[in-house]
Parts: sequence; structure tokens; C-alpha cells
Amino acid sequence: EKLSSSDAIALEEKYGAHNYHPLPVVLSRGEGVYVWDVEGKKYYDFLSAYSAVNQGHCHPKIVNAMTSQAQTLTLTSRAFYNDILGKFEKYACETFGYDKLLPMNTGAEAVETALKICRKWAYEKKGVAENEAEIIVCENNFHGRTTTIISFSNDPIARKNFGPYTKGFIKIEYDNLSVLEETLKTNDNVAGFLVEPIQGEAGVYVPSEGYLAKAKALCEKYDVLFIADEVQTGIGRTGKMLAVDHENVKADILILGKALSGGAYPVSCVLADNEIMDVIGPGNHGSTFGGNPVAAAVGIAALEVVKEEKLAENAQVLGALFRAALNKFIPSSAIVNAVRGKGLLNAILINDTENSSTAWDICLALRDNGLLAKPTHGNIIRFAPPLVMTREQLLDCVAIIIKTLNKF
Ligand SMILES: Cc1ncc(COP(=O)(O)O)c(/C=N/[C@H]2C[C@@H](C(=O)O)C[C@H]2C(=C(F)F)C(F)(F)F)c1O
Repeated sequence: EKLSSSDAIALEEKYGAHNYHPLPVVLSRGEGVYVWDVEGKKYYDFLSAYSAVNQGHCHPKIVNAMTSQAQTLTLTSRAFYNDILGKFEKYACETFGYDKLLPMNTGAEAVETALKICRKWAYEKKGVAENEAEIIVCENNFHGRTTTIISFSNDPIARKNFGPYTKGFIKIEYDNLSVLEETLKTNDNVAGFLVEPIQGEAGVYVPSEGYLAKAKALCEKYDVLFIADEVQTGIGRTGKMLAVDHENVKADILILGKALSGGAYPVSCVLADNEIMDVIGPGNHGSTFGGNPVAAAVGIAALEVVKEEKLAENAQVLGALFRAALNKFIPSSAIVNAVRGKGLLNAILINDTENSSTAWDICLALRDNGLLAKPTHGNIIRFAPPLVMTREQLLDCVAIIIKTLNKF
């Protein structure tokens, strides 16, 4: 029977592990930039499921691809071939300019896959002594929730009491080239450098212009793989197909997820050229659902939509409009310190301490005014609408945001 919002929340409270603290709104329908709650109230979705729904909720082309494949062949496992995985692999390799793709399901799985490929490459191609490989990561990173990935997190709530931790990682300051060079100079066993082109969870931290290009050049100089985690920043979100495209950087290993499926189905992957990907042979790695026919059909449709509807270009234009509008408003606001971001991945910094509830209270008020967003760490609110948004809708959202902020 139809649940009320409070019924739905009560069910999750009683029967669901409490690994999230959701904003109190119960959604039952999504279409394009809009979602509706069970009482029928309509909202702008300004989170896009953390940038998985770039193509808009329930995009007809993606849903049709998924449903028609689901009625034909859902899963063969990789014990056999199927007639659509190769098409997806080819299409994605041509889209991003790589020789090969290894398909997985979640972002964390793709990150783990990249780490394994990087280590194996270090032992078999670079000549690092076995079990001595080090991978450089950045402070305040977010790459997923597996025990290896949280081993190199510095977020206590993501890490504490999940030990013992995986070894072989060196943490350095983000957006700091001299410490990267120093680390590369003084460690002979470095296999790779894993980096988010923009740190999402840390609060949409955009590094200095040129950071990615210079970091890639340092990796080449010291024969270390540059690994770009574009799970959140990829697929048009920052105004280019990839965030690294802003600096014309080609990662040695590229990690994709989230909007690779438009939010319809778990699809992730790792892309690399032959001299790196060929360290993986039969039996080295895999996944029951990785590269399944439905994932492949959805992945093709999701990428076609981004290109056909020029979503990266739209994100570039609307993102600039969004930041300009907020930068005009900020001087008159006592509550907002700054807005930052690239394309349609933005965040505002709230003028309050990390552990104040102001950002949360603002998100509750935004919800009441018909726009859904959620704070990242403490006093930062991430704003990331679907990339299919029109100029009119964006200006409507800016008006809602400013009207709400003026109440604080
Ligand atoms: C750059 C990057 N690399 C890998 C992954 C792993 O992908 P996944 O395994 O989840 O498919 C993610 C996933 N990010 C999600 C996970 C989700 C949660 O709460 O865990 C909330 C969300 C998130 C965002 F977006 F910023 C954060 F707040 F957790 F940090 C990611 O952003």
C-alpha cells in the first residue's frame, strides 16, 4: 500500500542499518531535473545522486536501453561471451581515447581495480620489488568505502575501527606539487599517484590551474602511473567530458562510475592503454556482474546521451552562470563566504564552524522551498544539478537558493 513519508522513514529506521543520515524527504518519482516525494511535492534535485544522474532522472533513452536488454539477456557471467559487452568496450575506449577497458560495477570496485593494475604494472614492468609498491594519495581524498580504500583515508568516521589497514600508501597534501616531487624523489618504489581532479567530498576543492598537468609531468619523469578518479567529476560534470580535459591531461589509468550509467544501474570501469592493461591476464581479476549485458546497454546509452545532448557544454555554460549569480549575491550575505567549483559541480562555504548545524538547517529550508541539496563536510553545501537543466530552470534554482539563504 502507499506509504506516507513518516511510514517509509520508520521502516528504514527499524529494518535498515543506520549507515546514513538522510535529509528527511521520501522520494517516489524522478524525471529529468525533478523528483517528487510520496506526498506529491515536487523538487529540483540539486545533488544528482552525487553526480550519478547527470543525464537527468529516468532518461527515456537509458531506461529503454535497460528495459529492452533486461527482457533479452541480463547476465551471462564472463564465463561466456555476449553480443553487447564488446560494443560497450569499443564505444567507451573510443570516447575516452584508450586501448582497453575493464568493466566493474561500483566506483569503489573500479578504484580497487585500478590499484591492483597499478601494483601489478610496478612489479612486472617497472621492476619494483614484490610487495614493496607504494601508491601516493591525497589528504582528504574520497575514493570509496572498501577496507583498502579507507586505509588511506584520513576521515576518522570513514576509517576508525575498520583496521587493520592495508599498507603501501603515502598521503600527501592535495594541490601541492613540491611535496609530490619530493615524495617521488625520495621513494623508489612508487607505482602510482591516485588523485581526484576535483576533491568532491572534501568540499568541491578545485586545485590550482596547472596542477593536474604538472602532476602528470612529474609522474612521467619518475615513471609512475597517473591515476585519475573521475567517478564523480567525469562524464560531463565539470564542463568537459573529463575534468582532466580542462588541462589536456591523459591519465595512465582512468576510473569512471556513477553517470557512466546515468544513475539507472551500477556501471563502472577502468580504462588504460595496452602496455598497462596487458598485465591483467585470465584469472587475475573479475566480477560476477562486471560488464553484464544490461550494464553494457545502459553504458552505451548513457554516453550517447551525454554527447547527443551536449551535456558537458551545457554544464560549462550553466556552471559559469551559477557561480556568477552567487558571486553577485555573496557580498550582501552574512551567511555565505564563497562559492567554488567547475561546470555544474559547485559548493558554497557557509560562514559557521564545521560542526554547526547551519548548513543542515539551510538544506532543510531549501527542501521546504522545493530544492534538494545536502551538506558535504560540516559547513559546505554541494550544488550539483543534472546536466540536462535549462537556463530558465537554473535561474529559478538560483532564486530559490538566494531566497532561502536570505532567511539565515
Ligand atoms: C571520487 C569518488 N570515487 C569513488 C567513489 C566510490 O563510488 P561508489 O563505490 O560509491 O560507487 C565515490 C563515491 N562517492 C559517493 C559515495 C557515497 C557514500 O556515501 O559512500 C556518497 C558519495 C560521495 C561523494 F560523491 F562525494 C561521498 F560523499 F561519499 F564522498 C567518489 O565520489
